[in-house]
Amino acid sequence: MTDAYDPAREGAKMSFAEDMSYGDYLSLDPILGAQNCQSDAHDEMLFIIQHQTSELWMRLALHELSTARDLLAAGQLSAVFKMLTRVSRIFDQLNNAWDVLRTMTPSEYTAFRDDLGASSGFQSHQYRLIEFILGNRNTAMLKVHEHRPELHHMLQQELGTPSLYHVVLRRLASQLGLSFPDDTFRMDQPHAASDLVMDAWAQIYQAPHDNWQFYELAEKLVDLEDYFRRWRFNHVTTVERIIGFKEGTGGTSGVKYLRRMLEVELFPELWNVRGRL
Ligand code: HEM
Ligand SMILES: N[C@@H](CC(=O)c1ccccc1NC=O)C(=O)O
Repeated sequence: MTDAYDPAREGAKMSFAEDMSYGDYLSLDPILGAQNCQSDAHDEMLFIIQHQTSELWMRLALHELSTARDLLAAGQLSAVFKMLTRVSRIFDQLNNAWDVLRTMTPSEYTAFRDDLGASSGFQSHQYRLIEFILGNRNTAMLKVHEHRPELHHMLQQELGTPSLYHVVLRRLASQLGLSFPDDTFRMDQPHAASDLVMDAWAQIYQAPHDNWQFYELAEKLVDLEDYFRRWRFNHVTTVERIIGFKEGTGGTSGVKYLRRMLEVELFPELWNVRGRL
């Protein structure tokens, strides 16, 4: 008689022939069967899993951002704060994940880089959707998705919807009894900094207690952009460390292109207003 622990004796359910198990619920078979390495290189598994997990976190970020936008339009700010905080935490998670990928050296990456063909993160439709929902909109980015009509359609639909920041600005204007001109809300290009919008944020920051929820909302957005910028910075630094200034597999200039993307400002007035306070 062994005294090894027997979970069945304590009532743990041990048979799942008829019931939904852990793996069933989480669809682990398709997920854990989807690491389709193109080479025999040891590090390709790391590369694939790093991207797949990033895409899963991006999926959650999109889920939170689109609900946050709906709730914002309905004026439910407290729930929006929770969701925006969660998205910042997701970016923090993605930022920390670079430490795992950074263990791959140029020699190890070179062993399978050619097998990636022309594929590149540049073609991540979820990353593009996050950018679009936050307001960094560029119609030129749609073309690489033409071969996948359902993804192309999703991106196009997003471009036809006001961005999260647009919805924030609509509420801000109504809170302060202002009206921003129509060209503040261009849906098919990046949001351009506006003095009127900066004046409105200045009002909020100069007297936080008068409109505390908008003050809190502004800081949640700054937080989110701060984490997003760190993601871009970690990406470009990792890329330089691994491929230097080589052209990207996606056909861009690589690090040069990614450095240019560091200049993107999602909520420019929220950064500009700081110099006015
Ligand atoms: C060895 C690691 C990596 C290298 C060498 C690398 C390299 C590059 C390069 C050169 C580009 C520019 C586009 C091109 O011409 O290919 C790019 C874009 C991109 N990469 Fe990576 N990358 C790496 C890891 C990652 C990871 C882990 C993610 C996470 C999902 C990612 C997501 C993206 C995205 C979203 C873009 C588009 C950025 C934009 O358009 O602003 N990359 N990457
Ligand atoms: N653009 C990268 C390749 C790359 O990183 C990549 C390739 C396929 C799927 C995701 C990727 N990640 C980010 O771009 C390169 O030029 O080496």
